[in-house]
Amino acid sequence: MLTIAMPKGRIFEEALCLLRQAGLAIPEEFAEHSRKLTLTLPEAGLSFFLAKPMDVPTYVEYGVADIGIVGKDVLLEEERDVYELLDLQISPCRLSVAGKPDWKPPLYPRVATKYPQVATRYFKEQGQQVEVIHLNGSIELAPIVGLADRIVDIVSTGRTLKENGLVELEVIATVTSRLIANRGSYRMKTQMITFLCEQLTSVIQEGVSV
Ligand SMILES: Nc1ncnc2c1ncn2[C@@H]1O[C@H](COP(=O)(O)OP(=O)(O)OP(=O)(O)O)[C@@H](O)[C@H]1O
Ligand SMILES: O=P(O)(O)OC[C@H]1O[C@H](OP(=O)(O)OP(=O)(O)O)[C@H](O)[C@@H]1O
Repeated sequence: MLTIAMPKGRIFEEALCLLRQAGLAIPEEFAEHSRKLTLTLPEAGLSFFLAKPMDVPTYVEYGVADIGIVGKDVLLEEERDVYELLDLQISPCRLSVAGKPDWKPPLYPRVATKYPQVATRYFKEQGQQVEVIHLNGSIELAPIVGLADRIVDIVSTGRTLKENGLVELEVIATVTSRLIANRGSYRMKTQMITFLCEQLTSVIQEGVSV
């Protein structure tokens, strides 16, 4: 049995589509709008569950899921002890520093973010002392209302920044979704996992739009 942790939300549909194209017969009942969080397909030797994206690496590190699909942003933030097997090239975006265009931050700026580890590491590498403020969403609000001088957040189309009068200042990392594996599972279920990776690689290389 291979257990797969799927991320709820934005990535889910694209990831599901990719897995189906790679040959996994996942029935329509496994849908995000359903309240059911698990699906087991005994005849296919597959089991799925739906987790919050930030939690996927945790389930995989602890081995309750053999493999999982998650954004690189989450891997950078969580730094879990898992193998990163494949860049699935779906759900592209970037993790960036943004702020008001005309704002000169103080010597010790405040940075609001959903990604405190990424932000702390990034500014440390830049030799810049900052105070990182951890928020859970609507990060763009922080500089507008004066909570922070800068934000570190996901930028995709740039629409949210634009509509809030903010600009992207530096790109910290480009982000796509990744296939990750538990270290023990990868050893014990090498054949199954390698086969899936090969199938996924063919789908990705064929450039099938998902
Ligand atoms: N515009 C975007 N905003 C946020 N995440 C994006 C975007 N585009 C792609 N992604 C990817 O989707 C993942 C987040 O998905 P989603 O927003 O559904 O989860 P979430 O952050 O837990 O959402 P929420 O907490 O708002 O429910 C990110 O980890 C990232 O890899
Ligand atoms: O560049 P864009 O295409 O506008 O996308 C980026 C926005 O999308 C995400 O927010 P989300 O919708 O997940 O809401 P949240 O801020 O509450 O997490 C992200 O945090 C940005 O705010």
